Amino acid sequence: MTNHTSMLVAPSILAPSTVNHVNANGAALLSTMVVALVASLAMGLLRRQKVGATDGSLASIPPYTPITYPFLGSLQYFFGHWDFLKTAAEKGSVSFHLASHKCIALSLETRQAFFSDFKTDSALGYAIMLAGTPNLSKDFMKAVGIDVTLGGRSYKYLTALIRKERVITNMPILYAYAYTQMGGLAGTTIDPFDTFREVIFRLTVNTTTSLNVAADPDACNALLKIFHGLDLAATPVTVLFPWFFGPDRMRRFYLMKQFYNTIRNTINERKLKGRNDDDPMQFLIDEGLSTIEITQFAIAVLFTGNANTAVIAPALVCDLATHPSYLSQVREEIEAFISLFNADTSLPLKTRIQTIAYDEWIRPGAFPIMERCLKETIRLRVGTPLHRLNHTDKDIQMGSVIVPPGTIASFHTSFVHHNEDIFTAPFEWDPERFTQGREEDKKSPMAFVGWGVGRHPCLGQKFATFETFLLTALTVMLYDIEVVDQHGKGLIEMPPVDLNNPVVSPPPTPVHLKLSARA
Ligand code: HEM
Repeated sequence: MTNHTSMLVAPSILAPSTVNHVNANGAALLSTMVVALVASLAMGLLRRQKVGATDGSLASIPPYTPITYPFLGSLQYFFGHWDFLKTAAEKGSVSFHLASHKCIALSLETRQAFFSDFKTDSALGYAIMLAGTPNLSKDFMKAVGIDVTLGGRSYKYLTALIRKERVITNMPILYAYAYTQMGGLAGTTIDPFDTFREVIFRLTVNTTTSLNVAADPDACNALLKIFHGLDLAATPVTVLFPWFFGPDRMRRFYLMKQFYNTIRNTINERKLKGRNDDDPMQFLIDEGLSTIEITQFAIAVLFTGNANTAVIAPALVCDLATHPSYLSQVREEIEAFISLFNADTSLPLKTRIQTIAYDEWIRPGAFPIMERCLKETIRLRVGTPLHRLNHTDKDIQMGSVIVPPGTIASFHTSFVHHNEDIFTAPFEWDPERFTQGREEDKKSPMAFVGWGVGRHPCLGQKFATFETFLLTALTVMLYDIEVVDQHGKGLIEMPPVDLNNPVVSPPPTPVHLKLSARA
């Protein structure tokens, strides 16, 4: 699926690179700053610079960034998330705006307060910054069909659906889907970011949405296409002007309706044919959710459940393929693991793995080497902004920063993950950095935030780990693998990671995997 950045239109008049803009001098910059200052005053962003915090310290609304355009605000954000947030918040947190959205770019020092905060809303922060969901009022959101109260309840349902006891009962189906996709590929060259996305999506649909939809590959691919369309229609315009019912928003409405129709038809079919108690959809129906609520839940969960895993799992395989010594160590580790359950190597892999229980895959220490390889792939590749919305009517304090009502606070994970004061050679893939003696992630608090920390840890970590280890095992045990470019030319290293995307994204240049039968 395309990442958001690839579909951004970058009008050259409005969007010089951030660096150029920061270095610009003279009248243009001065006038920009003056107008921005006036605009920000008008928006009330600078309404109180210093307020007394409950702990006696002085907390304040951060100063307004000079990296901005009149009225529209810091459009530079859209053309390079890290370039903008890093430059803007390098010396301390700053305020900025994106049309009517009030925002704060948080600096490295504010991260503990950001991750520990429980008063702001993360789901709404993402909804606004990624998809252009209106942040006007709760009533308005309800009017356009977004029930803000489902946010909190969704986590309860998701947690129930991916709990161990439930997933265990589904293992034969999950194995079958994974094997159907990954088997029989010897002699082919695949785009792993497409192939893995399809299978991960199917596993997620099966586990969180509906067994019937997952059983039908065409229905699954149709839903995946809707997500792709939603992704393409989430443009800076939909973020900046959520009230503008332009072509992109119309398209998003149309796609949501299509998604809704699929869910409604599945529910109606079920009513005709009788109930299926083991199904996630039946679980949601029994919990009293309406068709529209199930649709909202499914869209949110399929997005969250797929977005990161569908990039991280194939990236791990590519990172292993470009580091042959790790690839062979991980192969040995997987072989030893499988042999614990079925040591007969003459049997097909499919048969050998199918008795392995879910919790064995996620048992801490089951794959010491693969675990640190995964952690390193996540550290290197999760370089994106995280968001929180103050959806209350009171100021919220994050350390020395005051986040006023209606303001979105964003922290970019690269402040820690790609910080050379914390991680040696941060752009190199080096799983040894986590081993005893080095333990670079323990050098400073909240240095590794790849699974979330504090108040918002990832709810899907175990399920995502299972999916990633299963697909990695199938790929590296069935095939000899080589990373190649789109022309089939071997690559000895992965393209540099692009930190300017709004979400975790595939590499900026195409990467393929050449698969041959293992000797
Ligand atoms: C390799 C795959 C994954 C990675 C790297 C990952 C990473 C993260 C991170 C960094 C956060 C914290 C975000 C923040 O602080 O704003 C998070 C939160 C979350 N993740 Fe994951 N995630 C992955 C897979 C999944 C899956 C498969 C699911 C669900 C099936 C899931 C569900 C969630 C949810 C619901 C939250 C929000 C928790 C909250 O706000 O309290 N994630 N994840």
